[in-house]
Amino acid sequence: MELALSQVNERIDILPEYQLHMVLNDTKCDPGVGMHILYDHIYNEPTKLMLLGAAFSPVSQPIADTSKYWNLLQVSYASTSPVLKDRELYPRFFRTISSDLAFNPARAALLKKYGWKRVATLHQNEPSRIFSQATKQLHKLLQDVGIEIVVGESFTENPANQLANIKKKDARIIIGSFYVVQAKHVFCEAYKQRMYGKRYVWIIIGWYEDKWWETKLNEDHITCTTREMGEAVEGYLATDHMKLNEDDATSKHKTVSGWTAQEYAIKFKNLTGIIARHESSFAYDAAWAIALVLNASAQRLAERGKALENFTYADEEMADLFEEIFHNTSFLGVTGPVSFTKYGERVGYIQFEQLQGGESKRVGVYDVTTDSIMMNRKEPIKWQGAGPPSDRTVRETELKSIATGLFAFMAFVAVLGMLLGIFFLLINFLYRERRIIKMSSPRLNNVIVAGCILTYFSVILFGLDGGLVPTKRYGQVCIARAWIMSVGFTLAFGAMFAKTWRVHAIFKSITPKKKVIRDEHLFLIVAAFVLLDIFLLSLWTGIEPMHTGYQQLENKMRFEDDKEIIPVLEHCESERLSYWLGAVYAFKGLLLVFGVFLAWETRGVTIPALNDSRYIGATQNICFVISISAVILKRMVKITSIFGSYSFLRIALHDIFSLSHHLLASWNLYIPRVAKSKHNSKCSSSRMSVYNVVILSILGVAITSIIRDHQDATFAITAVFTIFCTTLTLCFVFLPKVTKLWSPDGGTEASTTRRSNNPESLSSTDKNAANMITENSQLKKQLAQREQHLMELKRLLETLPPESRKADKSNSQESCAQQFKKRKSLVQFRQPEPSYANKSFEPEEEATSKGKQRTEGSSSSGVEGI
Ligand SMILES: NCCCC(=O)O
Repeated sequence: MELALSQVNERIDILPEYQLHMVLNDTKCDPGVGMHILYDHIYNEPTKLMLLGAAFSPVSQPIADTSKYWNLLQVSYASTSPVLKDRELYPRFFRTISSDLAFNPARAALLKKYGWKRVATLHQNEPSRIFSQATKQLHKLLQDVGIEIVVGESFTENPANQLANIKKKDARIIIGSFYVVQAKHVFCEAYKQRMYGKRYVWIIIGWYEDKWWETKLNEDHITCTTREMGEAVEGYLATDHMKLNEDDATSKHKTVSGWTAQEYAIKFKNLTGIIARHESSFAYDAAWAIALVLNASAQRLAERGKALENFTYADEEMADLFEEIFHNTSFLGVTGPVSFTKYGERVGYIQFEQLQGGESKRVGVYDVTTDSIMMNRKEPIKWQGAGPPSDRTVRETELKSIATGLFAFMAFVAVLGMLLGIFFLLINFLYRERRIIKMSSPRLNNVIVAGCILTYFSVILFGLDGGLVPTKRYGQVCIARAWIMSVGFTLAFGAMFAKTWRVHAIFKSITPKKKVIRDEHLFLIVAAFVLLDIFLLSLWTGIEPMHTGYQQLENKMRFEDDKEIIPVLEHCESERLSYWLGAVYAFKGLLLVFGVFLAWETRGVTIPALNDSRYIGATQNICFVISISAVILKRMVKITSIFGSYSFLRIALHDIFSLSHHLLASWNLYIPRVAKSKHNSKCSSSRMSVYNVVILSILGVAITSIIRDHQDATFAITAVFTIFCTTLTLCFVFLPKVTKLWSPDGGTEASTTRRSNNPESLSSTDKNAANMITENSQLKKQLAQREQHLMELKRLLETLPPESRKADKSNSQESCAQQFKKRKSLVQFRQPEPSYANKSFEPEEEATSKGKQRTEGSSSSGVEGI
């Protein structure tokens, strides 16, 4: 201002007869101080013609509101509050700086340029309403051009909650309007809430002083360090009034002072030592504006016979003249062309600045006449990411598929399993004439193998997910899985069930009148099960076929290149899936429950030709079920807290390991029994398989339903359980036979005795077993009669006098011994009964020990006492 006035006073064409003087005062940005200074001037000589200032809108507003009553014109060089354009309140207020409203079209143009459609606004609540007014108008403008205001927040002191809400609403472009102290609070909070960097764009006001973010931090109670503040503010964009017309074409032109803008900048730098990129340029232009208005007024007043020095605070006419001339004044200032609207507003340029490496760079200029932005090619905007960030979080889904290595390994093991099945089929075929095979219903065993091969194949289907098959084909894979797994299970388990049922039918629930259950009957049972399966699956596939479903794993979301990556799992989906699964599970479940029931019921069957394990296997399995159930329950509780964590995989693997350990323990206990038995079983092996299928099916379904989110773990557990269970079934049924076949007797003993007249060896065995039951029952009756007789004899003995009792004692004991001998010989006589197919059932000692076990363990056994 001093520079401008010194130039004016030197010029002979401007106010030639006057010297312009300025009385400087500091309002200290305090409205009270400002008002005090105003009254000081009014009530003290000399009479002032005009007011120049203030800078701070909260000071300018009350002064402008009061000075109008003393007919004083006021020209501010820095007050940008939109409120000051209210001509009712501030009729004699002018400014050489645009109001903050001028930023709004520029901001809208910037948003349009980068395609940002969602923004948030954050402004400081301030009594002078400087920011609320501008923000209100901005909202309206943005809505008119189709830009969504996601959230509009305001704050007074601490902006933490407002920033949290903006972050929660996923707004990434934030337009901020606040004074510099609050700006420090905002960016400190942005640092704490990580709302800066390449994912965010802050568009704030550019009229803060240089390095504002690192000065007076303690004084302003900022709890961030200079480094943190520097990190948070880096890259912000700002709108500002163009403070020096350096790049415009007119910048080469001489301004009203006779200097170009660049010459002014040099003079200013020489005079003050600082770069003229702040509001001093507007003050320079404001001083020139006042001089020009007074110069024009002096001429107009001369026409009316008046002079400037005639002005009094009561001279409304002269004040009106000043105002009129102000509206008509236009000149080229160092800030660009200067003119005033009917609201006393400066029509000026708006520039975009960006903080690059701690330096504010002018990156573009908004041209209000064309509503366009001219970017600065020399100093373009530098984005912290690959380009302008998105106005919202870009969500991308990532299809999670089973690890190729895991699938390849499981598929390899499944193929090995299928080969094992084929091997057992070959054994069944090649050794079909051997008794050990013939006695074991080989055709039903073939059905078991067929079921097992299908089940192995289903493991491969379970591994075919989005990584290996196109999404549109995934539904077909789902249907194939259901069919193959279901039918395979029914074939294998149905055949085992049927065989167990036959044992039960023979030994548990029939009268001594024996009936013959042939393999054909068992085939019918299996066929009925399979037909029921086909019926259910056909209904499902026909009415509501399975298709691809997707499960978004929100808890595993991660950020990558400014994008939110959400893992997605493909899964099989169907309308009313739970009902269909319920129907299938109910059917299989009933089959499993009955299978277990029959296996348990017949655990005491001790016909060597029919049995080889029972107790130990059954007991082990029950213990196993209980212990594993406990493990699962325990894990279920843990899983809820560790869900989503990779440690789960470790725990799942640990469970698989302990499960395998238990199963191997069971297996180790079965095998010696199987190997010890002289005669392979065709039923007990089925029972063991029944138990294991039940256990592993329940465990498999339970565990995999808990860990559905972990595609690798789910597949691994499904595959391991299926392969393990299927392999166990095959091994239980076939390994003992293979062992026997390749033993020295080759499983051929006594085979020839039954071969010619009864190819259905099981039926003849049934007959033998039935005969044994009848005979055993008769023997027990005889024993009971004799026991009763013995008791009667004892009672008689006790009624005799002591002498005769002593004499008779040896006779009595002899009689008991004789009776026992007779009874024993009767048993020994019965054992080598020629009607038995197998003449070498069990050594006497073993039979006796087994009889003891039976008495303790199962009194209901139909063959107890044999
Ligand atoms: N140019 C900074 C002052 C802003 C205002 O209070 O109007």
